[in-house]
Amino acid sequence: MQDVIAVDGVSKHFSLKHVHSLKEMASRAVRRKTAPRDTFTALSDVDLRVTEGETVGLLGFNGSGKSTLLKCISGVLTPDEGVIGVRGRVAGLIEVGAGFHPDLTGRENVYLNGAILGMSEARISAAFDEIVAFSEIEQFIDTEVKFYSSGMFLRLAFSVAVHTDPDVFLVDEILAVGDEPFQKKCLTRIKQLRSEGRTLVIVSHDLDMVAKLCTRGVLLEGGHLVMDGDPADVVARMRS
Ligand SMILES: Nc1ncnc2c1ncn2[C@@H]1O[C@H](COP(=O)(O)OP(=O)(O)OP(=O)(O)O)[C@@H](O)[C@H]1O
Repeated sequence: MQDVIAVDGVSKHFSLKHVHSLKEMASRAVRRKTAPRDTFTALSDVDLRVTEGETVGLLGFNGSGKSTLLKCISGVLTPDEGVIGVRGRVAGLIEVGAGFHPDLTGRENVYLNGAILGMSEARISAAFDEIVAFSEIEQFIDTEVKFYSSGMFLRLAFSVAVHTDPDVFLVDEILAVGDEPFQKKCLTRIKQLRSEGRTLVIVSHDLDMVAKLCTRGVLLEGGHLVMDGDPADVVARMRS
């Protein structure tokens, strides 16, 4: 089996902004000094290899760097140090509403989002009815998505993403905004992708779900990868 995701020595830093008073800003301007900026390291020298067909659960407490790592793998963020290689078609469900234009209708956004994820217009048209049926928002498909609830966004985004036939599927916590029946439907679809041998990386705080669904658990703490192994062991460490 070959590696489909290779993360080598990846670090990501963010600069933290501070609000300053007008007096401070004026004084700095007179002294021709720029405001000091703190940098924060969200990911620190992370190495991770994911093999074709693995279902990896990315775990960690709030702020440990899970979403940042997923965004780096999907290409939404660029690492400051290190390199990332991904083989095959990648579909990511990372932020609700990302890749959607608020002023366009659901229908138009299916085409926009499908194109962003690499589908041709003909393929989107062929899959359109199935995409809408899976999302169960037929009634609102010609409504501008700025009027959608976060659950409706998720429904359409998940549906488009799974219909792109991805080799690598990245899913962040966003499933949490779906109602229970839709979450179950998404999980069934995720299991189907897994049984087809697709590679999955899932970020979730639902530890029981991760322990059941994933073949491997990876734990981040303060931007460091601190454990990589059996998901049940990683979950046990988080709970200890
Ligand atoms: N654009 C940004 N600018 C500044 N700091 C950021 C930015 N994006 C993320 N961070 C910081 O990086 C750290 C890691 O964030 P990240 O979203 O990756 O954590 P997470 O493990 O996914 O957390 P959660 O479980 O709460 O979703 C956090 O402290 C966050 O505030």
